Amino acid sequence: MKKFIAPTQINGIVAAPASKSDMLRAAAAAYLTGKTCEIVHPSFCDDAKAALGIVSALGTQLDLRSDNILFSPGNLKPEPVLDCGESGLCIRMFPSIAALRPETMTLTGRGSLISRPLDMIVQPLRELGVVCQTNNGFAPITVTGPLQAGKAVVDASVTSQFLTGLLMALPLCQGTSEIIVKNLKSTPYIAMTLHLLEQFGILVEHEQYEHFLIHGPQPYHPLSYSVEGDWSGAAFLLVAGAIAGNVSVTNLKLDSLQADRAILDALARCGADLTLEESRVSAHQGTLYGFEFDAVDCPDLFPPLVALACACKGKTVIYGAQRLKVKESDRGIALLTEFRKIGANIALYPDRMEISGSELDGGNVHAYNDHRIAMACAIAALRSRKGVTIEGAECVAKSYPQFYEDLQSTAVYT
Ligand SMILES: O=C(O)C1=C[C@@H](OP(=O)(O)O)[C@@H](O)[C@H](O)C1
Ligand SMILES: C=C(OP(=O)(O)O)C(=O)O
Repeated sequence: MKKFIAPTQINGIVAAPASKSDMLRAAAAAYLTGKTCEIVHPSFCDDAKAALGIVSALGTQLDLRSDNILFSPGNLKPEPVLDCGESGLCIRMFPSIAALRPETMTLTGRGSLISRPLDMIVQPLRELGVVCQTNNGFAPITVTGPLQAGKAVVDASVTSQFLTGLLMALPLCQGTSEIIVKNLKSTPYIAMTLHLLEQFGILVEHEQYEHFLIHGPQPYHPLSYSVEGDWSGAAFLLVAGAIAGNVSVTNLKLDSLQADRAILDALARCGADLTLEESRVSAHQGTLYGFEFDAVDCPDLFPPLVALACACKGKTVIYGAQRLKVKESDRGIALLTEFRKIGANIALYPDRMEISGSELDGGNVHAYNDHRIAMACAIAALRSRKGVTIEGAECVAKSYPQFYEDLQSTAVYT
């Protein structure tokens, strides 16, 4: 699908969509309770649908309604294949969870997921008693449990997502596990996992996110879990407000542990005019200045920050470009190529991106089947001379199916 975003001023109020990261963790946790559980304000983005498909294939009965989902344990045997769609979190979080069962299961995926690395999963799972095989470090990945408590070393330099899965599965094993984590990146995502576990009644001890002690068995307590609003999706809307008008985003937890809440810091650094009220953040257009920002631990902020930097006077440096290679696209290259097409002055280095603010001309871009590239190009279009046509625009459904409608609802036509 091609989508044209016209240059326009915006003014409006948008409710942040449900957080994909929180939703996927909640779906896994609801399954792990083994009891009847509810998720309120769920996400039905593509990655959430993949997670729901997996817990259903693992034997959970789901009662899907528009504003809640009821999970109840089924007595069926799990299906042998778990389809992760294009979700990195699903294919790295669910192997440990699937391996709690003794049956052999294969986790597969599609599109870019096929070329995203899974090699960090194999050795630790083997150390914990699981028979585990990948296709030369890539999908599909096959596991035969049961996972057993023990000691393992996890390399988290490429992704935190496998550690999330391990921390969710090991509390259900008999005995104490010790996990040594090397070179963790995206640390706030692990803080988020630990916070969710606490809400389900599970305590994990750790020292500086390097040494984790997990006592088991600790049962998950069933509850009615409300999914937080998504700071990652909200980041695009707030940048849109800061560069092209006024936007208020509601349904945001101001003390959220989500990594992308750091958009507030980035917006403050460039001098954006922000108002924070209870569960609502407003961004108003004003003069913006180039800034420096370290996105190593919040890599999903790169795309909205590139759009922001284009509207800032002077030079912006965003660190952490090494974290962009194995996302839904090679995001460093995708941002460089597509933003250059619409007139941005942008350079990519191994560890950073540098952008010199300038008026964008607009034109045609490709989304690389990457939701965050599509959303970044859409908000950059608001301040461009001719507007931007995004090819493959439908990929926003991976995390934020209502994105274009929400953005459109704020447009002010003069
Ligand atoms: O745990 C999560 O929900 C996520 C962790 C991050 O991945 P990495 O840990 O691979 O950086 C992030 O980029 C991804 O969008 C979601
Ligand atoms: C990288 C992302 O997700 P995942 O790794 O879960 O596919 C993302 O949502 O930007």
